[in-house]
Amino acid sequence: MFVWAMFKQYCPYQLQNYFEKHSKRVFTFVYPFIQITFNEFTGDRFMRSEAYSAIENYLGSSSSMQAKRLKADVVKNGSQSLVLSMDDFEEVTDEFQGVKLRWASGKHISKTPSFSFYPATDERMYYTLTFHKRHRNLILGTYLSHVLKEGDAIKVKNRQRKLYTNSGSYWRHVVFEHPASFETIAMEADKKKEIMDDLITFSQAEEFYARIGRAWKRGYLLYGPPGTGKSTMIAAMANLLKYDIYDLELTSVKDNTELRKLLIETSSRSIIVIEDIDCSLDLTGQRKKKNEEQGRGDEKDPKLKLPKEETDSKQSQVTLSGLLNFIDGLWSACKGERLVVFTTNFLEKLDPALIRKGRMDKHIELSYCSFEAFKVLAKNYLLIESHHLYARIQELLGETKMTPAEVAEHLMPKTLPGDNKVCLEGLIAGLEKAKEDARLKAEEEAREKGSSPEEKAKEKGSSPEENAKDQGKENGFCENGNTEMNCKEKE
Ligand SMILES: Nc1ncnc2c1ncn2[C@@H]1O[C@H](COP(=O)(O)OP(=O)(O)OP(=O)(O)O)[C@@H](O)[C@H]1O
Ligand SMILES: [Mg+2]
Repeated sequence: MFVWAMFKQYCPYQLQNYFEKHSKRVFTFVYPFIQITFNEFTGDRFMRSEAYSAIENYLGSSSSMQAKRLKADVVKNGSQSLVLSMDDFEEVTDEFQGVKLRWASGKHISKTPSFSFYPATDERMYYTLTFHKRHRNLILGTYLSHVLKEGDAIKVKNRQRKLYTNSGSYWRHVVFEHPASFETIAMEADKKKEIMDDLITFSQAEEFYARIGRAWKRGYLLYGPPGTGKSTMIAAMANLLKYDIYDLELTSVKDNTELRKLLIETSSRSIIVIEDIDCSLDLTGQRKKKNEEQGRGDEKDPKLKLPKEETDSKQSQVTLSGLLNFIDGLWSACKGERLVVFTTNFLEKLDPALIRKGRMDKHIELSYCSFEAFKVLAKNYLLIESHHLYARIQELLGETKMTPAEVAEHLMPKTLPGDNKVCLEGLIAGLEKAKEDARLKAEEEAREKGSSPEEKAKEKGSSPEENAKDQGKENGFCENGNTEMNCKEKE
């Protein structure tokens, strides 16, 4: 030490530098290990390094087994769970393909604290990875990408998912804890399976999309009458894939610039939802108000929507072409996967440019309740698979239209514990009333056209009931309550 101090005092500056540089080289030459540092923050002080968080997640389980000092945090993901990571200046070992490695945690503490929005965070954490230099290729190649991938997967599993809504050009979020799942959605089993397979295939197709040079995104258009489960299906999609939801309220977006900002801020592994697209945009980009147009109140989930005044008070200039441009081009530059889901009650009102294949990759019709869908609801609500009243319900569902939301309402127990028979009889009464209403409506329409169903029946030599069925077909519904399109597909 004394010699080095004397040397520093009397030796010229250039010579000191020369010695320092060469002594480091000699040390590196003799020292057989390689060390890599992963800082918590890189460059921008406010952006946490993705690599650092992936490593933190990856080391979670080995930390809890090996480290003597741990840090604990609680993550809410459906239920609360405890996440452990190693404390500062702890060390754990890892093994990969027979090679031993050492991970250590540390922190730099700034001695001259500068101005910060986060006064208590003048510490910068880091991890260092140490391994023998003969394993350089294995570690830098395979091992590190394995760590990042595993870490990301653990993050997805543990993370608290969010439901974002936009207030003008800003997203705000609440924790997303919707209980919907594909299991509880009332729908034909093969159709349900097809949708689930499509979603899972998409979520695993990163390499495929990279190979064909397309952005990793997929568009879904959900259409059908109110109360057929479009919003419920979006929640089930998010739960299946463990994605966040961005519920984009176009009516509160000022112009295309704001829209661009909002879309660019969405994170990967997310579903961007634009509900009632027919009411949000028309061809010229001018706004139509759904309530004015249809003369009905807002039936949407109030949690997902902005207050009415807030949306009404703003004039938006978002255009269809702007929306399409962003959906097509914008995310090509962004990492990660995104689903875009549009919903509408009126497919025929949409601009063909919006729904052409390639833009909306999959069109899903959610329709009136079929007998198969009813059985799913009965299983969910009443915990039964069969009942002697099922035969009558099947018959009525074939003759009249009722949405799954209405059927579910009848199956809701009126007292606790509920009485299944009472619920099913209530549903039968509801279906009979719906059938009668439809018959009266058909009669009235026929009268307006000039001849009554009885007269028509006489002309045809058939009964008024058969005529009512014909009326159903004219309205686009087959005998089993499915839409014409579905029936044709089945044929
Ligand atoms: N297919 C379905 N399976 C299970 N439940 C359903 C289904 N359709 C509707 N429901 C029930 O009805 C309620 C309303 O459904 P939902 O909000 O998903 O309908 P929607 O199609 O989005 O209607 P809208 O067009 O008015 O937005 C839900 O809370 C759900 O409980
Ligand atoms: Mg909805």
